[in-house]
Formats: sequence, C-alpha cells, structure tokens
Amino acid sequence: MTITEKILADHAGKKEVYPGELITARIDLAMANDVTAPLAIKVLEKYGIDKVFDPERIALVLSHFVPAKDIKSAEQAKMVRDFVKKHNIKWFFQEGEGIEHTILPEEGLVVPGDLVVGADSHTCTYGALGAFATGVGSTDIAYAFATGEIWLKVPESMKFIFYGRTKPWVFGKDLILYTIGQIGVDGALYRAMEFEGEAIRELSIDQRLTITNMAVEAGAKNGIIAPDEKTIEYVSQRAKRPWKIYQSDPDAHYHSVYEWDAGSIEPLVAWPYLPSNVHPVTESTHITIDQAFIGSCTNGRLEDLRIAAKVLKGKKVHPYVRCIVIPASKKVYMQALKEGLIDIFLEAGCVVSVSTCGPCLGGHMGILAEGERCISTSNRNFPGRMGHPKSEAYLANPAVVAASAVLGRIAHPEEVVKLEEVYT
Ligand SMILES: CC(C)[C@H](C(=O)O)[C@@H](O)C(=O)O
Ligand code: SF4
Repeated sequence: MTITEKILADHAGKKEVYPGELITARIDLAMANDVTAPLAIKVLEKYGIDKVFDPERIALVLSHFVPAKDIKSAEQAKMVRDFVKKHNIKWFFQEGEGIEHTILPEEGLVVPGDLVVGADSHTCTYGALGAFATGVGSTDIAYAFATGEIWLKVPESMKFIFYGRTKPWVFGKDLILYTIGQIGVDGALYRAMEFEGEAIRELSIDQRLTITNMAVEAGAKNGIIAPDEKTIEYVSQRAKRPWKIYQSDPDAHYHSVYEWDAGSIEPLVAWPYLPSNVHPVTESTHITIDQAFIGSCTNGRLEDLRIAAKVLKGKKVHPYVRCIVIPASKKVYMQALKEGLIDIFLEAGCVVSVSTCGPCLGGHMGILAEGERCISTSNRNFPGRMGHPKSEAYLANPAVVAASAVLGRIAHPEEVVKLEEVYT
C-alpha cells in the first residue's frame, strides 16, 4: 500500500484498502473557517444536532475576512464565536492569529499519520507532515463535527520524484508550479500526489508545506510527503498528540510515476488564468505590475519572509507598485519582527498587515482594479481571484515577487541582488 492507503486503512479500521473503495473513516481533527463554519453550523441546527463529537478535535479559525471587513463578515465571525462558546471548542483562533493552514501545523494540531478534514480546499497542505488531509464541503464538515467520521473514496496515488538539487532561487513553490505545469489543473483529479526524492528531502518543512498546499490546484484529493528526520524535529517541538509514521511500501501500486531532475528547473511564474500556465521568470520579464503580494497559506511562513527580506534589504519598492506583506500567522509575524524582517519591509516601502488571507482571494486589503496586474506568492490566479474580473494575478515564489516589487515588472531575483550577498 501507499502511505495514503495505509493511513486511510488504519482510520477505517481495516487491514487494507483499495483505490476506488468507499470507506467511512475516523478523523483526528476537523477544521472550518469564518467562511465555511457558519454554513456547517446552519446544517447542524437544521438537523437539531446540539452536540459535537469531541470539542478537543475541532479547530475553528477566523482567517479570511478578519478583522471583520463589513457587517456580513462580522456576523459570520459572531456565529462562529457563539458556536465555540456553546460547545466549548478547544481550538479556536480568532482575528490576527493567522491563516488556518499555517496555524494548524505550527500549533502541533496536525501530526504525522493523522486523518484531518477541513472545510477549505487547501487543507491538503498538512500532507507535508505525512498526514492524510483533505478539503471537504460544509455539509461534510458538519457531519464530521457531529460524528467524528468522514465518508471517503480511497484515491489512487501518483508519485512525483525530484532528483538532484535545486538551483539557487528555486524553492518549493517552483517545484509545485513545475508539477502543475506538466500535468495540468486536472492532472491529479481525485488522486493522491506523493512527493519524494533528494530535492524534496532537502526542503525545510515550510517549503514542503508550499508543495502540498497546491496539490488541490492539480485537482488532487491530497498531497503527501513521507515523514523524515526534519518532520520529526518539526513535530517534536509542537505536537499536541502522539504521532505515527507511515511509509509507502516499495512495491506499492501507483497510477503513474514522474521522475524529474530538480536541477533543471528555473524559477517559474504561473500567468493568468490558471496555475498550470507556467513560464520561466526569464521569459516573463516584459510584464509590468501594479501590486506585489507576499503572504497566504502558500508562502506566508517565516522562511518565505526571510527569502523576501533578503531581496528587499536596502532596496526600494518601485514607485508605481504597492507591495503588501502579510505574515501568515501571529507567530510568524512576531518572529519576523524579532529578526528585523518587518523593518526591512517597511523601510523598502512595503505595507505590512495583520495576519489574514486578505488579498489572496480578493477579500480585502489589496483588491485589484480593472486592468491591474499583481504578482503574488499565493496559489490561485483564476479570473477575478484578486479583484476585478479583468485584473490579472501571476503566481511565483517570494524571491521573484520581492524582486518584481523593486523593478516594477516581473523580475528574476538576481536582477536585484547578487547571490553572494545573500548566501555568505
Ligand atoms: C473560503 C474557502 C472556502 C476557500 C477554499 O476552500 O479554498 C478559500 O480559502 C480559497 O482559497 O479560495
Ligand atoms: S490564504 Fe488564500 S488560499 Fe489560503 S486559505 Fe486563505 S484564501 Fe484560501
């Protein structure tokens, strides 16, 4: 069996499961946010369910439209707060704590071997810790809140092996953009994407989380990276529960196996309007920008801010560009402050905001006008994703976004900063 099948089998109380099989599985944690929890709460009310299965296994995060941007978002957040009080929900994170997919791993609420469901499509992020994690709808999450179980179809697995070492300025973001560029936005439809190889092992947990975060952009049910010593080190500092390590069997069956040389991959940019519309940065430098956004559950973690700060240190954001930096959680924000990263951003002319999803989904704090172009470290660039339907979002890694902010057009980081200055 693959790692995904093993986790699902254990949670379904079975020795083995097969791709395509329908199972009912026990969940370790169920999550919803300020957009999706209110819908789930209404479902529970409709069916007269006034007890949750376990208040210590539910996480509710106000992350999207916080601090409340209008009356509707204030009322949605209030509904969640009332539910939290009524059911004594243990894991509640309110405005400023950050984005759910950054908080849950950071707080040790997801551990290797877990089965986690979340009412948000990027719940697949937690697979970087060797857990099975997937996004579900609000009705499914209501069912999970009530019963502690979820209905699933066992996905077939695909394997992506990255050999060798990445070039400078190539990060987890580029490896996942490359993957989606190769297989397309439906290339992994309802399948598990398993990532391995030397280049993946070299990556920090922050970088691995970027990869699995975008598995859903290829249509995947989940993304997963088998735990190694870096995973153990990460979770042993935070885990709120014991963990279990699963690995794929050497003779496990895969739908397909892709083998790529990580060393041949350049920093990449996904042009509008699909994350699969991938081009090398070097072929994108004619594109001028109005806004640069560094943040989101894809690339708003500490390492991302460190990378952006290396490029922006002592530089100025182009006068025609606004550069918005949003640390993805309060912990990231506080550590960035201590390290002087926030000073670097502010001195460069960036706007730094409280931790929230903000402009990633065109929510607030950086919405684009008609015809405007933004380069962003986030994960989606569909029409209207960051604002007006006729605005454009380009997706790239934090170094590319920072360099583009300085030059006012899409730029390779080396156009702004010499590698020797950064890595000495
Ligand atoms: C609001 C939420 C349901 C949505 C998602 O599921 O992904 C959002 O987080 C997004 O990124 O578009
Ligand atoms: S940061 Fe963006 S992608 Fe992530 S949860 Fe928020 S809106 Fe969704």
